[in-house]
Amino acid sequence: MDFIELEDVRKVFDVRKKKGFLRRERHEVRAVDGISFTVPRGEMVGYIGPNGAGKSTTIKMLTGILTPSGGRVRVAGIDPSRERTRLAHRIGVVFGQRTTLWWDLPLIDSYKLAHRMYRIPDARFRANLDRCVELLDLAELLAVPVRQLSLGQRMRGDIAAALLHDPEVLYLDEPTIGLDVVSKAKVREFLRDLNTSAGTTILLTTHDLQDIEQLCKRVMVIDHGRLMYDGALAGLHEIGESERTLVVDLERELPPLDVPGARVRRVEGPRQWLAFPASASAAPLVTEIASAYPLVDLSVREPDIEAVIAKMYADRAELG
Ligand SMILES: Nc1ncnc2c1ncn2[C@@H]1O[C@H](COP(=O)(O)OP(=O)(O)OP(=O)(O)O)[C@@H](O)[C@H]1O
Repeated sequence: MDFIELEDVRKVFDVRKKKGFLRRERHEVRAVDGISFTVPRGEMVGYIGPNGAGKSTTIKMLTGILTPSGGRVRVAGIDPSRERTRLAHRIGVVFGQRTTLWWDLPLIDSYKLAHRMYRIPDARFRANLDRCVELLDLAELLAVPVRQLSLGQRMRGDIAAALLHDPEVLYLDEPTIGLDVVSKAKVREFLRDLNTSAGTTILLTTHDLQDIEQLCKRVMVIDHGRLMYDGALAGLHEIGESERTLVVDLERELPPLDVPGARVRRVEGPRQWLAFPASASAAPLVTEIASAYPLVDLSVREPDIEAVIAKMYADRAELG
């Protein structure tokens, strides 16, 4: 059985906008507009989309914070909005922009509260806390009030808090937002390990595509409340009509090379950049260049996933 199941899920918000002095106009916002997907146990999936696409609304329906306007949601066989408390024992949530930690208390106190709130058996709490403290580098921070922690430290503290009760699934909403390179790497490494060693199912929402590239084999792209893509990260390149680049170093400066199937995008001294479709093989181009030109060195650059997704959003915006 799939661990997470969504079938034609919708969430419509009724919004009142001020129009003139007294008048207010009602209108509907279709935050999630008929989304269906399943996630098997143990998978780590990226859930991405531009601002306002409906990502947080989906996660809130998966946790039971919001009730869907239509469709069917099941997490571990449970309907989240009907049995929110029962589900809470099986899920963990981290919202990058908000903290679940107690602001004025030392970090350890938030963990002690979670210990009691979730009724975690003592031995299990100890073992989980020790593991998080070690892997997330929290030893020096446990006695520090949360408000004194840096963003990266606080985020690591939040991730630990979400895991003390051994959730089977972890929802992460922007877990690396605002973090420096070292903290990002630490968080990613921890998540990768959590997914492979503990088998925790992870749904990861992020604007940082490196998170997705480094962590997720599968990615779902949502826009205007609809699922635009669900599949392998590599497949995004094909639908994005993206290009790979041959970086060619020649013995000397030459005019732009004439190579069938590729076009020169840039020339800088003896170096030229040739773009070709990501779906095509580089081999015939390399043979052609090596036989026709004084070649010194050559490398292939993969398409930039960021550019692919930006193009996807732009195409979608044009369609209306
Ligand atoms: N409580 C609410 N009341 C009214 N409209 C809402 C509410 N929550 C979300 N929306 C609207 O629903 C749409 C989807 O919002 P949501 O927060 O799910 O997007 P998101 O993909 O998480 O965006 P971001 O990347 O900016 O966090 C937006 O148009 C938003 O304004």
